[in-house]
Amino acid sequence: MLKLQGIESGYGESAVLRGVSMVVDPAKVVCLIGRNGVGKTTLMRTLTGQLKIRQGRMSLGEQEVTGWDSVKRARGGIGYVPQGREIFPQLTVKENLLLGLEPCVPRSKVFPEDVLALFPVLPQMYHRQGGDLSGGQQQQLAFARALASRPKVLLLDEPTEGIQPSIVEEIQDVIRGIKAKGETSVILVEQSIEFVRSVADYIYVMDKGTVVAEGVQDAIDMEQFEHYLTV
Ligand SMILES: Nc1ncnc2c1ncn2[C@@H]1O[C@H](COP(=O)(O)OP(=O)(O)OP(=O)(O)O)[C@@H](O)[C@H]1O
Repeated sequence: MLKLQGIESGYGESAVLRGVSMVVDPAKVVCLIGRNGVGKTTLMRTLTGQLKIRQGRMSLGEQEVTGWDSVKRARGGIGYVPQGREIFPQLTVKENLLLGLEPCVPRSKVFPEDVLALFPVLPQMYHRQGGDLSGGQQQQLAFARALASRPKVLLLDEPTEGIQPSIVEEIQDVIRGIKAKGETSVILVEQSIEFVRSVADYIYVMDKGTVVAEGVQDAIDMEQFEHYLTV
């Protein structure tokens, strides 16, 4: 279980997160929604350790990880697919995948077959350059790379951004597949209410750097949540 208590962080003088508290249970899909600029990506970067926690506490299972840097957090079980995916365009699909093994403890050089099985399209493309893949294929590559080290929590920042609607369903299936394996919780930042509706177990709504609403998803809740997304 990932637990955040009163997290504050930001950039230089500017405070962005103002006391975020959240719980993510094992093997659940938790969606984070809110208007542009409310701090969702900042929260992702704070969870990975790219940004320091200035106040508050973060724990993963029984382990307090508040002071851990990004390398330690990755080894400890935080996987990340950033907005824009950050595939290395000049490296092959296989090389991109193997980079995902970096955080493995103990070290491994073999990509796990059961993780690859979630992405049947990838083995056919091993020798193509990452930059030659479509947006949807790159997204699958980024997911697979982040899952290589079997993270306890996978952070996905707007995975459907710039993806054709026909491919969005494939991404939903992958998220369901991750959940079904039961090893990894997912925290998903997402703008599309439809997408959230299709995968979320639990929803947190952010506004102005803090959580303003939360709950299990059902039709009535979603109407309330949509209010926070309309400008
Ligand atoms: N590198 C940075 N340096 C300084 N301020 C930043 C930086 N990145 C983001 N911010 C500011 O932090 C605030 C929160 O931004 P953040 O990207 O976390 O929001 P968001 O909810 O993810 O929005 P979006 O949906 O547009 O990605 C904004 O006011 C933004 O201008």
